[in-house]
Amino acid sequence: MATSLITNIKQLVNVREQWPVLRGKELADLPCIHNAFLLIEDDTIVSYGTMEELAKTNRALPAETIDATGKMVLPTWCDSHTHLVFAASRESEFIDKLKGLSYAEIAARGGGILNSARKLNEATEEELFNLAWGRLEELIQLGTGAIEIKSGYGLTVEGELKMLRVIKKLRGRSTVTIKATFLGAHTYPMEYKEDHSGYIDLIIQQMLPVIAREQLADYIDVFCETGFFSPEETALICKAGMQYGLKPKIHANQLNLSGGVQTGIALGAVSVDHLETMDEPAINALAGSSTIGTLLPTAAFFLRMPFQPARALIDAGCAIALASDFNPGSSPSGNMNGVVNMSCIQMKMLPEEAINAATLNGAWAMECADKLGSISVGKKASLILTKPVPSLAYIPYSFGSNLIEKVMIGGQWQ
Ligand SMILES: N=CN[C@@H](CCC(=O)O)C(=O)O
Ligand SMILES: [Zn+2]
Repeated sequence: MATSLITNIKQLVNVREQWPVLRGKELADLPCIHNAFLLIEDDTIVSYGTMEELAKTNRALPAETIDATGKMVLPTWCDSHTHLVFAASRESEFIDKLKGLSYAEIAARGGGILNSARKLNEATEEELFNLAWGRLEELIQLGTGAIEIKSGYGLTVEGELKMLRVIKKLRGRSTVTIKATFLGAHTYPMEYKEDHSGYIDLIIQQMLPVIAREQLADYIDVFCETGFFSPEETALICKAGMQYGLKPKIHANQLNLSGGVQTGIALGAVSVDHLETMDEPAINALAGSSTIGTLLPTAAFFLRMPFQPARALIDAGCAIALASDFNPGSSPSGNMNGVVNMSCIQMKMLPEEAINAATLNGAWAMECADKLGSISVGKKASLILTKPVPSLAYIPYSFGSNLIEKVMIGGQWQ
């Protein structure tokens, strides 16, 4: 049995015997142990406590002991919303945006998601895998230990299945926890612009049965947005997915008050994601539900949109998570350290709230909180060891610095 001990940890962060989804005020409570030790056997956390407690146990120290004097240990980030599999970057649209075009205008010209779909359909499964693998490796070094990945750049039967098979292969090869989401309803392909029911039929009749048969997805997602999928279309597609055991996670209220939040809640969605455009009824509906609101601040930042109203959501008692939305169009970064930092600076989340939302609630938003998202006995030893830092608040405060010394995934230093 491989045993590792980390000693003299300045602060062991998010230590919990129980790990409920956190809502409202609970998000500000981030339990920590100062001057701590953490013991790992194989891939699992088996014990933790203060250094005084360790001294009292007279435990023989294992061969691998790491002295973390001045450093902190956190659970790895749980990034519950990404589009990690894509064929090419879209910086020419970035320039178009700098010159004044809006995201919706670029999409209306056949850019945006359709641009990514064209390139994805030209790429081989192997090329897509290699690109996504490289991105995943980079994210692991940045502290991500669990990630949700969506399809949605195929928009054809072959393209969507190709994306989902790439995600399945990533899941088979990586030690990081990966959840797969089918997002065939990301936008209408050009040839179905005037034939919405034709494309919805394609999703329901031709994509979903294969996805279910090959066990290619855990969740079903729809971009519920003006000019994309209506609340009625969203409900129809999600219900079809639910027949195959896929739970909804919805793109909601990004550009408009789309009704996506209420639609997702009515469907019992695991999460409704984006939430840049919220009004009181949407906030209250979310607060009164068990659906998690996943905020994607780097997408708001990149598209120069108003940030998600995190404070109003927390004050209303919502359960919120933070995710990167990594994709080539609206958030070309999967760096969760940046997400945490931006959540504090731009959405006025407290460091404790942001860390909880990016770890435990992120794990809940992809249903892996039994294994990840906190430092708890029996959970997977996926950890961030920081460089020496003066305080917890220094982590979001010191934006731009890489404060991660190393990352452990399932008991293995990366
Ligand atoms: N909003 C819809 N989908 C993605 C963006 C996709 C793209 O622009 O390629 C998002 O979550 O931001
Ligand atoms: Zn997205």
